[in-house]
Amino acid sequence: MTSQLSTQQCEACHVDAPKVSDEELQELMSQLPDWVPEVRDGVMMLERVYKFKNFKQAWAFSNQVAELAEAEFHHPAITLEWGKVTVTWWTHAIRGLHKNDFICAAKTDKLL
Ligand SMILES: C[C@H](O)[C@H](O)[C@H]1CNC2=NC(N)=NC(=O)C2=N1
Repeated sequence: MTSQLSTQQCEACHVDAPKVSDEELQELMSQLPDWVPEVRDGVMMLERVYKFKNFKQAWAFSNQVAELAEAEFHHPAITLEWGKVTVTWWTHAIRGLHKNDFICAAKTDKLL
């Protein structure tokens, strides 16, 4: 039984790091029911939209996500709007999804 995604640490990713396989993708997505895989310009990403009561709460959450990214040295796209934050994780170095992206998605959910 692999330990909870949110308790794992990201590893340094490099250009020849392995993308997750289709089987791993299915298994990992099952642990992240609120996230959806998106393909943009041929790059597979993980995305979730978080809703908030106002801009200030959305802004505070996006700051927490930024802190998480720095702590893991793995960085998402964060779109901040009134009452809404969209977080998108993928690994730039491999133009796709790495285990790190799933760990960070799970850690993002823990910020709530
Ligand atoms: C120079 C390079 O951007 C760094 O090694 C790190 C920083 N954060 C990163 N974040 C993400 N999502 N993917 C990367 O490949 C990545 N690389």
